[in-house]
Amino acid sequence: MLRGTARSPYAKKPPDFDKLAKLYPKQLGPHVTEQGNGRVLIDFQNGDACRALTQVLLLHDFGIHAPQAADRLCPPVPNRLNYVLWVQDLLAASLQSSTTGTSPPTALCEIPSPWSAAIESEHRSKRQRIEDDKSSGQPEVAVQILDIGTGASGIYPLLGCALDDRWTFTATDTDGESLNLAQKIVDAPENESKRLKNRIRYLLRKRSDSLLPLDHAEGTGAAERALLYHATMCNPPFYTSTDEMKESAEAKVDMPSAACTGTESEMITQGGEVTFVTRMIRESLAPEAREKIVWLSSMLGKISSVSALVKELQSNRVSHLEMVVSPLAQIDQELVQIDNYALTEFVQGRTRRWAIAWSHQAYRLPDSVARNVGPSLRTHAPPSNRVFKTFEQNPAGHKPRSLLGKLAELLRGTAKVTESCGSEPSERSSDQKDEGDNTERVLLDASFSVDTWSRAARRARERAAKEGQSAQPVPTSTAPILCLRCESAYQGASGTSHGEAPAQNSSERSIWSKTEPGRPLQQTSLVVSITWTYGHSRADFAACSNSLLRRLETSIPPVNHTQA
Ligand SMILES: C[S@@+](CC[C@H](N)C(=O)[O-])C[C@H]1O[C@@H](n2cnc3c(N)ncnc32)[C@H](O)[C@@H]1O
Repeated sequence: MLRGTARSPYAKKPPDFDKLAKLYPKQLGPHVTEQGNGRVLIDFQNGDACRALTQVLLLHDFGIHAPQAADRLCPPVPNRLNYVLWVQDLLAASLQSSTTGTSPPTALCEIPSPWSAAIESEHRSKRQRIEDDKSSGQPEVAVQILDIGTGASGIYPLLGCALDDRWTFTATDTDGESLNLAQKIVDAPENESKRLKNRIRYLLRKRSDSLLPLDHAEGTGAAERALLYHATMCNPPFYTSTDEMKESAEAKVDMPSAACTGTESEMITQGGEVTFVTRMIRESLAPEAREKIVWLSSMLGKISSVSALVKELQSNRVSHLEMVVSPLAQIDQELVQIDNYALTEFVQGRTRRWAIAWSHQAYRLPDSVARNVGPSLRTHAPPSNRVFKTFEQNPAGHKPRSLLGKLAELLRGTAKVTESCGSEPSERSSDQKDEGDNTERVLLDASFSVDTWSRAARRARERAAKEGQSAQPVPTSTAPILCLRCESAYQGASGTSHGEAPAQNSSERSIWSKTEPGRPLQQTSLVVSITWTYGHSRADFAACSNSLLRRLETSIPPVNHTQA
């Protein structure tokens, strides 16, 4: 599965203005000009042209009729879509609630197939499946998203609902007129088939209200009551003042190529986007928010905001927990530091944006989702959630499956093991020729309900074995405290090719290797990687995964290099 923005239809090339102008001559025709070289361009400095393009893209690529108001911010579709796709990644990578106490964990929200011209028919068949589920009495899974500051187009609810039938939105704004305009789009008869009315709910907020409307929970099912939002989204006003906005426009730093059609309240907020998102971070420390929201996130318009907000996440904040101790009410204090966060960068043409997400829950993201930033932001990215070992040369003929088989043996009696995806071909670029078995990639999930990896736990097991006691069965029905995804693949098929960004602080060590660092690896080299998918303690992840890789290393006879 391609990650995030790679699934966008605009990832490789911008929209074809010539084709669109021919298909939608009334809307787009007046705004395109043909260059001498045959290229057709749109004047992004012209507000009418920007609005016409957004309207046409929403209709052509998402089937949504959404007239754009002249006196409100007009959202560029490719950029906003990038953010929605990243939120899809956050949810797809998060594993199902441990609150049910059961495993195996399954994806919270699988991503629909990659974008294609056939997306509409695919959605139709998915809608049919949902209808079938309903008639068979199975509950429809609703993914609940909160959009803070949705704007006059309600762009995230529109894109989110068009991309995934299960997504539903609560969307807030302080601008009543913007919400009226957004509601009109939802109510438009042309959009009836999208069922937007049942899935998008707009909430007018006062500036003094909290940004996270926790008191507006909807839903009657137990799952909905237990969880308020799977994810929150936001694109806050990013300027601190009109002067800053003017300076930025003059310097053409933040909006180099598009006409700025936003009102002051859309573009400016006291303290700028850092203050706005800091408010969200602090509100998210409330016990109810920590429990009932899986991922909180915000898009950012300034690169400098990224480091300021990471600092805010990492600083110890005091969360006030009101504990009623009869007969007196007592305020207890708890220090909270948010170590579970993700950064990404969206590049669309000449425009660059960033996004940050954080969670108080135990779902852990793959590096390709959490650490997807360029070198200038690497130091602010969260630590890697992946460790791996490379088994070079491999003349003994190990296969990914046999190495994972060894790992499964080592895990026996200590964790619940599920071969989650079986064997599947890894993603390869189309120019890679078929290398038969070399593309094999196997996965297994290990879910631990108790500490079985620490030295103390291992000693206790060894003592019991010496004394002839049979090992205590590992409880598998209780909530997991640590989940790992183990993967083995041939070097060319794993490493970076299935989407993992090269992990900066991964503990990578090559065993059996007599090669110089940096030397290209043989195609037959094998990689075993362990990715942290669930758990609150990074120390547990490090101790458990390193111990597993160490034990795997010693359980496999070293290679005789003379045979190679
Ligand atoms: C930059 S616009 C983003 C609009 C849209 N979400 C987008 O991405 O194009 C910021 C929005 O936040 C809204 N807003 C400002 N303060 C707010 C608050 N305290 N609560 C909710 N919305 C707020 C503004 O009215 C505006 O619509």
